[in-house]
Amino acid sequence: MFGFGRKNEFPVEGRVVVITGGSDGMGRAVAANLAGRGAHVVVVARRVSKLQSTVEEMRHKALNSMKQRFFYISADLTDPAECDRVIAEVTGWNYGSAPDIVWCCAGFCHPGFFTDVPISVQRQQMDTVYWTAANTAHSTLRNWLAPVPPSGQMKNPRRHLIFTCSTLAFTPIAGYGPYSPAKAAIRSLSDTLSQEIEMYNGAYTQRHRNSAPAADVKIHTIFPMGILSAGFDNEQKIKPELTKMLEEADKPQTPEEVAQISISALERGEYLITTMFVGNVMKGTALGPSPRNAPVGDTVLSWLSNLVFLQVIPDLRNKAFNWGKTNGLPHPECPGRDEMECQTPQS
Ligand SMILES: NC(=O)C1=CN([C@@H]2O[C@H](COP(=O)(O)OP(=O)(O)OC[C@H]3O[C@@H](n4cnc5c(N)ncnc54)[C@H](OP(=O)(O)O)[C@@H]3O)[C@@H](O)[C@H]2O)C=CC1
Ligand SMILES: CCCCCCCCCCCCCCCC(=O)[C@@H](N)CO
Repeated sequence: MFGFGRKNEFPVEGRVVVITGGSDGMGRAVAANLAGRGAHVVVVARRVSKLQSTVEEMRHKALNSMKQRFFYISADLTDPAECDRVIAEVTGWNYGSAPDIVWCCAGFCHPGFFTDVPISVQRQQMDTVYWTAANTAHSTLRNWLAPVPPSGQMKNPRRHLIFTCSTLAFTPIAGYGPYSPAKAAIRSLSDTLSQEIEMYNGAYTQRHRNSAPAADVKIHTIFPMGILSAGFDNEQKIKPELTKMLEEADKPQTPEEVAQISISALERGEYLITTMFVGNVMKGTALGPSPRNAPVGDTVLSWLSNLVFLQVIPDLRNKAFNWGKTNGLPHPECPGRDEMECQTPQS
């Protein structure tokens, strides 16, 4: 699964995993997959009915239903106090121990052209996409990185914090202005944390001598392409036709495929994780200063991707230009008005 003779860098059996947005789409598929690998799983989202049906599904798919425990917490993670409550409740449920793995999947996309979408909705996108992830990371890391004196240290395996981003953090597509910036911000946070965490991991090696965190921590970020989820169905209803055309190269994957591919990459110990070939090319052109999974492979990928994108970026811009030339403005009856005020159907 993770390569012949190689160590599994992401063992989950018997470990406690928290999945935000775990009641639907990719998060739910991750929950079911990890239940099948023997993890104890807590799913977090707002709607209770979906959380309850996810817990039922995990019970059915559990590797060892006698031993494994499942739990849900209803919370709106745009509120940082709610994230603190989630980590505290999970710790209580787990007999006083913090979770081992926290995977941020919460979020949804509201597509539309920048000037068409009310600025309040764009702020909401930042709240649901960026802040649910940043709040969860903040509560989790404050707990994980709290100093424990040498006498209080116990043997804890490595912990993992996982963000779910989008390949739109690597490549701009017209019509994703309310959403892509929030995902790009998650990527930037992930890169920053992947460096900052090294200080704590360094201190952890001296835990027999000085106060140190209770475990070594690793950060990862997943960059899916389209995912065939309820959230995707909703965004398709309001997505501009131009956006649909520009993302034609994307063949959306099922949540189960995305979960399986992501978990296999975590088992190989990867940091920035893509789920298919086109996504990998998009990553290659935007690798910048992010840590590499494989120095040689990623460098060659970035050279080839940069050649491919010499053609792709002008092509995307030309398509947008020609769309306007052929079809005119999306809302010619009320230019400059937002979609809430102007319900004119698009041509
Ligand atoms: N679908 C796609 O094409 C792509 C999606 N992604 C990203 O992957 C992740 C999963 O997407 P997808 O599978 O479509 O998800 P879905 O839209 O199917 O599910 C979203 C989940 O997030 C929860 N959620 C939303 N807002 C909040 C909140 N404020 N607090 C707590 N939970 C919340 C929802 O539950 P509830 O509403 O009950 O709170 C639900 O469990 C997201 O981060 C998304 O941005 C990335 C690339 C492509
Ligand atoms: C060979 C290389 C060619 C590269 C061409 C570039 C094609 C762009 C495809 C854009 C795909 C966007 C996927 C993410 C969607 C997403 O995050 C939203 N659906 C959110 O829900």
